[in-house]
Amino acid sequence: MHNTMEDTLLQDVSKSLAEQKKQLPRKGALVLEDGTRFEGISFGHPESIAGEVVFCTGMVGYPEAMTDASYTGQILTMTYPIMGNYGVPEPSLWEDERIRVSGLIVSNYIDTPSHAQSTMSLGTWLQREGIPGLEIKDTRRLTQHIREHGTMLGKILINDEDVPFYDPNSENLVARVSTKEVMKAGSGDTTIVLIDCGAKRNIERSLLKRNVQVVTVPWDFDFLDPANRFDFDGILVSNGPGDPKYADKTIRILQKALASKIPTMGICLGHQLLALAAGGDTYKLKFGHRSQNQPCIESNTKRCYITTQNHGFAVGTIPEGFTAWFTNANDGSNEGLKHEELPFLSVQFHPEATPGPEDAEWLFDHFLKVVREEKSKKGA
Ligand SMILES: NC(=O)CC[C@H](N)C(=O)O
Repeated sequence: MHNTMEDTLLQDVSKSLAEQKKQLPRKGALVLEDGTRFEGISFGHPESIAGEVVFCTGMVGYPEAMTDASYTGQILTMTYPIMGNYGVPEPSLWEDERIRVSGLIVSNYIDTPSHAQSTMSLGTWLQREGIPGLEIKDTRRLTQHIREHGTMLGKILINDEDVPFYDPNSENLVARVSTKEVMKAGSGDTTIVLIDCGAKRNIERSLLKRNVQVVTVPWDFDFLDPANRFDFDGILVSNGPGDPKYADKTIRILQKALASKIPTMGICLGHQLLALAAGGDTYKLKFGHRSQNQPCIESNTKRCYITTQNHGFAVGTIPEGFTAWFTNANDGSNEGLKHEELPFLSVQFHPEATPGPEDAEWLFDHFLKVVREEKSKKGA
């Protein structure tokens, strides 16, 4: 059998119709658990998804934020009205090997990026990684709604295909995103164990450029057990997703570290875990802190640092023996802890930045100074 000219013509027409259909903007909607609905246009992967809807007021840094594993299970709303304009840089500049947000909500999506480092458009990236993206225009109304009623569950529906609501704070997300194996990187005069609860890459990069060997371990790897023990000088507990109370195994390992007086620093989730390990408590904030301009006041100098943040929980009860090191100048919530005598310290914000200001990067130097002092005391 051979194709007639008509067959070929018909095939061409239906092929071009299918192509056109693929390129047509797909209808989508964001539906919140209280029934509030925002109509939109899909520019990412065309599949419905559910999660916790949060907002970030950072003006830039969507590639870094989207690859931050602390956003696992969350639908991220970027409030800055233009997104996608500078495209997506190469993977070495991401904070993890893939996109970690469950979905992305923007006001105006720019599909024609312009930047020397751009390798693809934001929409292409979302499509390749299977993550939905929705342009809803009125991100301002959405943000005001969340600020007034608190963070809530929601779902991005593409072409009205329904999915059930999903609460990421109802499971142990740290176990899902943490490394599965022990990894060594760098070399230097000091060895730091990085407990990976979903660590942003710039934490390791920040250590490596300071003459440090980094041993990254899974969230539940008990490196203090004599059977697993190796030589190291200090512990850094990373950021990570979800309710800190699910990371019970990390809390137990930290309790042992505190009892052995090992120099320890916590960042974000790590700060919350250190507080829980030391007998403090955490609670859920109404709508969290997600931006690159959170003002934090240091308790001794009263200096205010402009910091990057991405968290929904906070330390409420300060553990015995610790003092509040930093306080949020906007709402007075705790932003850091310091033990009065022992080498334990932690911050709720991100000294590694990416995205955001590097004002707090000195905290890595401060921690390593503490670690090296303790090491020389031991050697003396
Ligand atoms: N960035 C983080 O480490 C976030 C910590 C925790 N999941 C919270 O939302 O508070």
